[in-house]
Amino acid sequence: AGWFSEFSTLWPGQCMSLQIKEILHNKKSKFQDIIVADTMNYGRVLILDGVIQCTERDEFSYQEMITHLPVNSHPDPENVLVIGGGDGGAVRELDKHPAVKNITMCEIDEEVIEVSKKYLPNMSCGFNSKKLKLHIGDGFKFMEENKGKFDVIITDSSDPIGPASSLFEKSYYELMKKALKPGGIVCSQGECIWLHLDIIQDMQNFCKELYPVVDYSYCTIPTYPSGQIGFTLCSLNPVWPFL
Ligand SMILES: NCCCN[C@H]1CC[C@H](NCCCN)CC1
Repeated sequence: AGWFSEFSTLWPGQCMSLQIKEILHNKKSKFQDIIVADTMNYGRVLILDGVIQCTERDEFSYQEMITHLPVNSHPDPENVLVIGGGDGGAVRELDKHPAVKNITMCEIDEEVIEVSKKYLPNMSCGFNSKKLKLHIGDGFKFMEENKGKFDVIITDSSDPIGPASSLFEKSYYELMKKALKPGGIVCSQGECIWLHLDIIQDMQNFCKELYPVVDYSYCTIPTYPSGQIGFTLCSLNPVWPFL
């Protein structure tokens, strides 16, 4: 078996490698290269444009945080929107909340969903949720067409190069603010302090111009660069502090 090494200009001078048992899928979608491989000790891994998105062994750490942090910080999180999240893990977690009645998902790449359904059953089981309404399309455009509808918006995205780059800009956070109901909460994949402190600082600063409460949280996750990933949290409810 060979090794997969995660080289990227987003984390120069370092790269994490996983020993691969078997490549299960390797095809270009309309948007990106999609690889699914079986690894020696992290279960199956989903790789988009050479960047590790999730592995079966440690995905729970990220998927649980990106969903339960905002939902557990909201008094009545009935309507939740997920931008991205095509592997299904975020929806799997949201479905567990009795307070969550409607989950809307907007994923740009339908092939990520198809590949997850075929090879990542422990995550794509989320697509069986009775609460789910699935849209295939651009999250930015979806937000423009859905104002004042959501109690929680989760942006489960890849990194700010490629299809997800627009999801790291101030204009996107302005759009999310308009798509939220009063007291709404936003939680986005927020990069890593060891690698992208400048991006994180910029985002915290422009979010503070838009939302009364802004915070940053992080989790440990061995298969992301530097072993951790963060979350940008914003709330329109000035009273409801993040627990
Ligand atoms: N449901 C999983 C979606 C993927 N989120 C990932 C978050 C981390 C990112 N690379 C790590 C970037 C270095 N901070 C890839 C996508």
